[in-house]
Parts: sequence; C-alpha cells; structure tokens
Amino acid sequence: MTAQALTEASTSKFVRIQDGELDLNIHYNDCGDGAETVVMLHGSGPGASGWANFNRNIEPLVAAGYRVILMDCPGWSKSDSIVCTGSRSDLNARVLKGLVDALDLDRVHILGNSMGGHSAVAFALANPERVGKLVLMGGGTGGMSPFVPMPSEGIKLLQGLYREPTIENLKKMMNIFVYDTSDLTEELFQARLDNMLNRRDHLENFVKSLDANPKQFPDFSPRLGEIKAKTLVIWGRNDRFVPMDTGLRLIAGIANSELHVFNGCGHWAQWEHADKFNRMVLDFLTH
Ligand SMILES: O=C(O)CCC(=O)/C=C/C=C(\O)C(=O)O
Repeated sequence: MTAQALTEASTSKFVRIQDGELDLNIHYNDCGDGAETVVMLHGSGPGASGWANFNRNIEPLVAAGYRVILMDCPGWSKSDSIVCTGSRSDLNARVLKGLVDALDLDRVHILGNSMGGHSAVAFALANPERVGKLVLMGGGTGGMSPFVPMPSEGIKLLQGLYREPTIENLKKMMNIFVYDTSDLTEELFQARLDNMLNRRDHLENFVKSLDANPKQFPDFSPRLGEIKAKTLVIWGRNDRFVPMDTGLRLIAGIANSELHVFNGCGHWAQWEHADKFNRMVLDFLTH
C-alpha cells in the first residue's frame, strides 16, 4: 500500500481480544508493511482515536518503511466500551499484548500520547522483551506534581466534557489543549463532537470508571528503573494537561532516556509540531 493511499477506512481492522475476564472487540488501523512496526496509542480525551491523534504522523513513518498500527483503546472510537475500575494504563497494556500476539509481532516500537504514554510504560513493564524503543509524549506515568495542582486545569475540563458533552465544553477544552489555536477549525470541532456523540456508551462508561476509581493512571515512578528500552520523552513547554515535570520524573527513572521540550506547544506535540516531531522520531528510531 502506498503512503498516498492511506485512509482511515482503507486501513480499518478489528481483532477480538480474549484474556481471562476480558473479551473485547478492538479496532485498529494497519498502515504500511515494513519489517519494523510502530504502535501508536492515543490519549484519553472524549472522541479521541488513533487516527484523530496521529493523522499528521502516519504517512512519514510509512514512507520511511515502517508498519504503523494505531490501536483504539477499549472505551474509544470503534473499540468495545468498558467500565474500568482499576488501572486503565494496565488494561490498555493487556489489550495491546493481545493485539501484538494476534498479529504475531515479536517486538514493536511504541509511541504513546498522554494516556497512550502511560499505557506504553505499563506494556514495557509487563512485557519488556516485546518492546523496541519508546516515544512518550505528554504522558508515561500518573502521579502528583510538586509544581502544578492536580488535577490540572486541562484534566478538569476533560472530565467536565465527559460529564457534559457539548460543543461549548469541547471548545473550552480544545482551546487550552494546544498552544496555537489557529489550526482548530470549526470542521475539526464538529468532527470531534460527532466522534464523541456517536459513542455515548464510551462517555458514560468513562464517567462510571472515574467515579469508581478517580486514579485511572497509577504512578509508575518506583518501577521506571526496570525499563531498559531506549526512550525519547517529548513534552510541550505549555502543556496545561499533564505538567512538564512528569517528563523530568520519566527521564530521572528511565536510564536510557532523553527529553525534548517543544516551545509554543501544548498537550499535542505530535500534531502541533508535526514536521519536526516526525523528523525527530525517525532519527530516534533509526539510530
Ligand atoms: O489524565 C492523564 O494523565 C491523561 C490525560 C490524557 O490522556 C489526555 C489526552 C487527551 C487527548 O490526547 C485527546 O483528547 O486527544
């Protein structure tokens, strides 16, 4: 498949993951056919999906010869819905293990945004032999910040949007989500709202999950030293969702890691600074 031919519809696939009490139909996009695979894991905002989070990053990686898999976590997009009362990071990691087993992939690089970063770290802790390199943007572990009151202003707006999914609340959240809001078109807002409202079960289950367990993303700080994978941590200097000092905790814990901070960048580095981000990731994966 050529990079130009990639669309959400033409790459859309499903897999059934059965593991203990889990029995879930999981949606993913399968792009390119390179020998090395990069899995991309999206964030936890309402209406998020692999395609929505990474649409500016897929083609450059496919063109460079990677197979790119976008997994929609349980509770998002076309994947089955779920109420999660424990660690959502570990739940996503279990589902990803099911997916890489089903696709017969021995080892994958994982690129995770926010919740996707938390889930990538959970996967690396549980399955170290299955991980090539890690790229963590605006996430990697939950936990408190010594500098920013938690939940952060962005996370409060995100949770408010789950409880009251209106276009006004969506705009309030998106307007502090990215640093430069000029790329946030009415079309983008509408597409995101449609994604959200198409799956009210996801919205309701997220709220039930939060009510049952407000700490969906545990603090992995004490275990970060176990991660041997080469890791690139990327943050936005102006991130108002997951504070930048989380990135410092990650590089303090993961020995083989480095941190890049984008100036003029909110919580969506891979979208806000896509060209430089893509070059940086390709360089990191190749060397
Ligand atoms: O609460 C956390 O630590 C994670 C928050 C998070 O995952 C937010 C992500 C939002 C998006 O990536 C999105 O809406 O696209």
